[in-house]
Amino acid sequence: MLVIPRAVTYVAAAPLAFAGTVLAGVAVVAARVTLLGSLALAIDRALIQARPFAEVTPLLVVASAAGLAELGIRVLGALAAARLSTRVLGQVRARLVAALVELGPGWLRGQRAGRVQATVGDGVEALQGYVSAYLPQLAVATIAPTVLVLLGIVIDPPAGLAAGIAAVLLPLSKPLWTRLVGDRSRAHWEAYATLSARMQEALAGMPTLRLLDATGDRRAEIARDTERLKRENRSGLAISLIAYCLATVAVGLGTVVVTVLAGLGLVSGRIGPLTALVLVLGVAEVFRPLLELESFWSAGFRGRAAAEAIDEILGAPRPLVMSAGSEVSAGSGVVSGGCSASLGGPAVRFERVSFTHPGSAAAALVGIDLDIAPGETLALVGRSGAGKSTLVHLLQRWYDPDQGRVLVNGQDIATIELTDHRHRIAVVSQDVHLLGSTIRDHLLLARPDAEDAMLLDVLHRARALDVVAGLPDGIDTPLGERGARLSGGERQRIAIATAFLSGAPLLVLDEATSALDGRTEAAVMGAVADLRQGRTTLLIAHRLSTAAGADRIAVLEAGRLLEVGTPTALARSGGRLADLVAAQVVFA
Ligand SMILES: Nc1ncnc2c1ncn2[C@@H]1O[C@H](COP(=O)(O)OP(=O)(O)OP(=O)(O)O)[C@@H](O)[C@H]1O
Repeated sequence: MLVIPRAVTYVAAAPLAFAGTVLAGVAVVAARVTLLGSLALAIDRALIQARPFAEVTPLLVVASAAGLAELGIRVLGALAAARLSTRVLGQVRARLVAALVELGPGWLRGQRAGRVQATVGDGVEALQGYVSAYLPQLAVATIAPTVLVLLGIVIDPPAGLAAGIAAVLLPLSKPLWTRLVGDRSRAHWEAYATLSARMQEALAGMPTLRLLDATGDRRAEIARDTERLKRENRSGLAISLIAYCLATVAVGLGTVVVTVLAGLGLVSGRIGPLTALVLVLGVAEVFRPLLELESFWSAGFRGRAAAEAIDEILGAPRPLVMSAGSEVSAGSGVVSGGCSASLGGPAVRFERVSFTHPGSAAAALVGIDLDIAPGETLALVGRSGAGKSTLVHLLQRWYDPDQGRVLVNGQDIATIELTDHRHRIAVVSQDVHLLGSTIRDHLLLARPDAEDAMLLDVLHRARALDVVAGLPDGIDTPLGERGARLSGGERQRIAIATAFLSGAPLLVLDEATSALDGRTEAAVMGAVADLRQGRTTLLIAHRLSTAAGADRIAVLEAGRLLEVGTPTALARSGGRLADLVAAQVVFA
């Protein structure tokens, strides 16, 4: 059986629809048994007992009504199944989104993005046939044959037992089969998800591939992945065919044995003609649900593998542990709800903070002790991999420190309600992704009730009015995937406008490493300088000029804090900062 434990929790999302689908399946069997039973009685009365036609007619009416009822029940069953899959898929999608939000960008960074997308997209779709066809039919194929075999045993024990043995032969052969099928369905999904991830990476990285002249290599890899998927498809098809053949042989043998036993019973006088007829006609109904289950095998095969991939995301250990005492912070400048930050911004303190990324051997941060005063701008500098991003990710609470605490206005951020905490941080990073299809959509994420005048005001303060003016429909111009229609400098200014609009008093600035043209550079720098006013700012600096404009600089190396001080003091001290500048490894 292609069942995994999590599948039970999926159908629990729509218990009534699941029960309705199963009930409809069982009712179809009942309708068919009624039809065949009435026909057997009609044949017995008309041909064997030679009763008048009037005595046969009601039985034919019952048989016809049962046939019509079967049609109606099938329609109702299909409606229940559609409802079941809509509810389950909707809920699984919602749970996946919630899980991905909880797992956070830190977890996503360690994953292959294309695989996660394949699971969230096609994986969820693959569940459709699994939950709405395979799982309900599995229940029907358990309930209906059991009841019919018991009835058969009551009617004629030898024939009933023979049908029962044939019906259980199939499931009995399953344990070994299930393992084989389980392995193959996993391998099939692996092949599919790898190909899907590779295709998405190739599309996303097309400019780099062309630049490196590596499109040929990537094509060869994709051809190899396609071949592997084809092999897995073939082996899945072979298993499916073998399963169907085995089922058909078991059913055929069972039918022959029951028919022979009914014939022998009739000849020996053990049973009458009516019982023999009922047995011969009814035996097909014992096996029909089992054969229908086999016909949903493919849906089960794909759905089981997808369910396992979904399970991996839903069951992944969460990087954050929400403490029972998590609370909404009071009086600490939580989202001001306007366009201006609370005066001065909050104080930030890293207290003996150590952190190692999950799965990483080396610590990213070791014993960091760092205070940032309200309204201060602190620049973080250090070689690539020194731990600058990790430090700001801990402030944003992508992760909790392994040791130590991060405090905002004296309050451990682990005890603050996560959404409140994140609402008071604005991030302007070098790879800004514009969400939503237009600039307006993106801005409104920060403040859904903002009116046009407010939007124009923040765009003005972000030196972004000329960006909007250059677009055919202004802030309502479609921007393409992640704002691809805008240049890097334009996207940064939109991000600055968003930060103004959010009113968040804590600012994380990840300075762009790529150079902008002179005018854009000046516009971005001016907008950033305005944005920093009245906010506490943590700045990942890549340029001497930027770091020099901060109130203080903190130098990180291999996860340790080497020195902190004003730019002038550090430059004069001839310490690590001076070394890094001299070696030109910090600043591009
Ligand atoms: N998601 C992750 N999983 C495992 N290790 C990680 C992860 N993110 C960062 N690291 C490791 O943690 C260390 C610090 O990385 P971090 O990104 O904080 O450095 P950085 O100073 O910001 O570097 P850069 O300037 O290149 O962005 C590095 O050794 C890095 O390899």
